[in-house]
Amino acid sequence: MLSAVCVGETMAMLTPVHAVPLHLATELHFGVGGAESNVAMGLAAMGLDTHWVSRVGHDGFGTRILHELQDHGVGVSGVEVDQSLPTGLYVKVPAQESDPDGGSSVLYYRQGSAASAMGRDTLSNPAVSALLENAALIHLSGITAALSPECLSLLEAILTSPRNGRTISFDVNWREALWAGQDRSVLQRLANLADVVLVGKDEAEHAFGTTDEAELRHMMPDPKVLVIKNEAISAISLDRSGSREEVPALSVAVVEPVGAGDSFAAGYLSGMLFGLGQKERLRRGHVAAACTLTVHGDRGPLPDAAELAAILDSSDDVWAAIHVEDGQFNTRTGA
Ligand SMILES: Nc1ncnc2c1ncn2[C@@H]1O[C@H](COP(=O)(O)OP(=O)(O)O)[C@@H](O)[C@H]1O
Ligand SMILES: O=C(O)C(=O)C[C@H](O)[C@H](O)COP(=O)(O)O
Repeated sequence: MLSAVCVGETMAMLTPVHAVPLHLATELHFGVGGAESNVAMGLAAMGLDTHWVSRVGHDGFGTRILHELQDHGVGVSGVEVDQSLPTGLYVKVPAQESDPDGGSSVLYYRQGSAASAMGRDTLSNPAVSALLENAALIHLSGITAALSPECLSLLEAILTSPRNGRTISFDVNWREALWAGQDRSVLQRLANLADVVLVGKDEAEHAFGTTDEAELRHMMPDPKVLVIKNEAISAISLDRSGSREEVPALSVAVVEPVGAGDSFAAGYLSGMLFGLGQKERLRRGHVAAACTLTVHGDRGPLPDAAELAAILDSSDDVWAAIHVEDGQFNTRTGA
């Protein structure tokens, strides 16, 4: 079976149970959060043999993360348990009435974490090198580049390795808080070493200074495919051969946006591994993202196989009439 390997940090995630200022919170929900492991769980849910390469601390947070990944069918033989450094942690602070933008924010406690100490030496772990060698897809993200110089050199080593039939995907995953005072131009260099690049329009503005499709392609000429996501509007794939595909996003009653980008990546990349065309890949991305948008938390369950196939095979008119609410895909009347 085709296998996928996702590489990156996953943290313990604490979220105040009630939307109050953090210092007034009395209960915190304990979950798990990490972009690349979200993609790994998404790919496993699509039926692919999937593995996660990372490092966690020898602590309860690390154990919880390993269990979560295993429970979702993701292999963890490529995860090292660091005996001295801790598992990274982050706190999701909900939107406050006092915040004029109404947005939620994130506090990271990941500097000096076990995963941020990953580097080129991670590749000399025989379990890791075997996984990467046998992978049809290796998925990376720009988050790793910002974690430490060692993590950046790990990305560079993977991205410059001979492909031998493998595809390397790179989600830009802009994280403002991680890039303060750092040279963001490395993201363009890394993206140009990848085969498939995914970026949101909002992220592109921060990472590359433009949201213009042609300018972005000009800045990233090397990847075979550049996928540009435009939230509720559409997602576009630009092939190096010059072909362009645009698929409108689904109508979704959004509960919480976190994790939608990772789910989109899992949907798109699963379609690629199944040998589907660009339109089908983009549709899979939208469907997986919609499932996550309608739940709290980083991932929502997919429809069963028969319903998924019907949604993916629907005509453009039916696709345009689909509305997703509470994880249910309904076709609005009139289509
Ligand atoms: N409001 C929305 N309505 C419908 N789909 C959405 C909406 N927001 C996001 N999506 C879906 O989620 C995908 C990823 O969105 P994006 O904003 O790029 O995520 P992230 O910022 O988490 O990376 C989009 O391509 C689309 O499929
Ligand atoms: O911020 C980080 O470093 C994380 O990895 C934690 C988050 O759970 C995912 O990144 C969600 O990602 P989106 O799909 O882009 O919403």
